[in-house]
Amino acid sequence: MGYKVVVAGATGNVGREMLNILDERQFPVDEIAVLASRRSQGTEVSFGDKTLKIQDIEQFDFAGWDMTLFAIGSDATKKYAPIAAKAGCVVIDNSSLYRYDPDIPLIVPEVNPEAITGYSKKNIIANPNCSTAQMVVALKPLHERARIKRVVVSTYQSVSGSGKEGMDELWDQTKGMYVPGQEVEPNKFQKQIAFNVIPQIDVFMEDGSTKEEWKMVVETKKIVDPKIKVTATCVRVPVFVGHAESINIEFEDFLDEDEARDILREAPGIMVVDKREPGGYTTPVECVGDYATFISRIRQDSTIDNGLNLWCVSDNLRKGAALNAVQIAELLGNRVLKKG
Ligand SMILES: NC(=O)C1=CN([C@@H]2O[C@H](COP(=O)(O)OP(=O)(O)OC[C@H]3O[C@@H](n4cnc5c(N)ncnc54)[C@H](OP(=O)(O)O)[C@@H]3O)[C@@H](O)[C@H]2O)C=CC1
Ligand SMILES: N[C@@H](CC(=O)OP(=O)(O)O)C(=O)O
Repeated sequence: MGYKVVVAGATGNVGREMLNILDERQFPVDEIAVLASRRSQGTEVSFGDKTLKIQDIEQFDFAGWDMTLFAIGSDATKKYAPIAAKAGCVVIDNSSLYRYDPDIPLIVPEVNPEAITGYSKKNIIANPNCSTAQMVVALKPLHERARIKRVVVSTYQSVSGSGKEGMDELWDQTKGMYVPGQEVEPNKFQKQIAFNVIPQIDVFMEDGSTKEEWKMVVETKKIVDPKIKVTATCVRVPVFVGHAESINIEFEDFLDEDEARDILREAPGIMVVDKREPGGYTTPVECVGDYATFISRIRQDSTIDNGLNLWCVSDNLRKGAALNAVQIAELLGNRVLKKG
């Protein structure tokens, strides 16, 4: 016996990846429904070798469905997630709407699977921000060994983090650079994204940081340890898929780079690629379609007593969103609903 599963936002980048990953990982699905807005009603999406027809979320009755994976943005989530949760269908939400609610668990299964028990307070589970997800997979095993005091992270985030429109803007602007008369003005992004980098993701906060940076700080505390201090600079780069991060970590105890490499090699969800030779590291284009968080360039930071630097790359649509959501669904199934 399997589950009755709903995917909301199934026409989007994340929703389509959710369907691919549910199929790839042979999640025990008895029945599946795919939802999006009314404008997509009747359009078709693939699920393994099947073709499914999109239903209008507005008209959908969530009663009798076990779980629903949401990737429709915060505004639509605010409207529909409470309806699903109230109907007894557990919501696994990709938006930032519920992440900071103390009564809603925020889960990265490799890091804090035990938090799953908190789902029943509201029947909702939150999936973290894409940049947070890959970073905490790397931080957790190192924290267990040497206690992290402070993290300085700079991100290099692909345009797929801002949905289909972001990918189209990079594509069209890039083409427009070569075809006279086809220049494309910034629309989704604040400035030109083709052949450029933009140090702003999401809106500005009062202290001068952006909301994306704030999310990395607050979410790391909720998922790993409230004592960890994080300072982040989040940057959009002209890459289609795959987020990269340069991470500097200060520990309470000394941690040798070789031991850190060994710890990371053994840690769940991580692939270490760290050869000190040209090309002996992972770049975003190489992580696309993969489940792993890739760690490279592990080295001592000799400017402080207990410091390490590393380079972290992962597919933001997978570990940063759809894969993590499916892993949460697996956790919910294995530890709570126990039907599969
Ligand atoms: N965990 C994370 O870090 C990440 C989270 N996300 C979350 O997932 C969401 C979707 O991202 P992504 O797939 O990249 O975005 P896309 O723009 O590619 O897709 C958006 C999806 O949301 C649907 N949608 C939009 N508005 C509504 C509505 N009012 N009612 C029903 N469905 C609606 C769209 O349906 P239609 O085609 O009908 O318009 C489409 O399926 C993001 O907004 C974000 O909240 C995304 C990336 C990473
Ligand atoms: N903000 C991320 C993607 C995203 O949707 O994040 P969030 O779920 O925190 O809004 C990016 O642009 O790369």
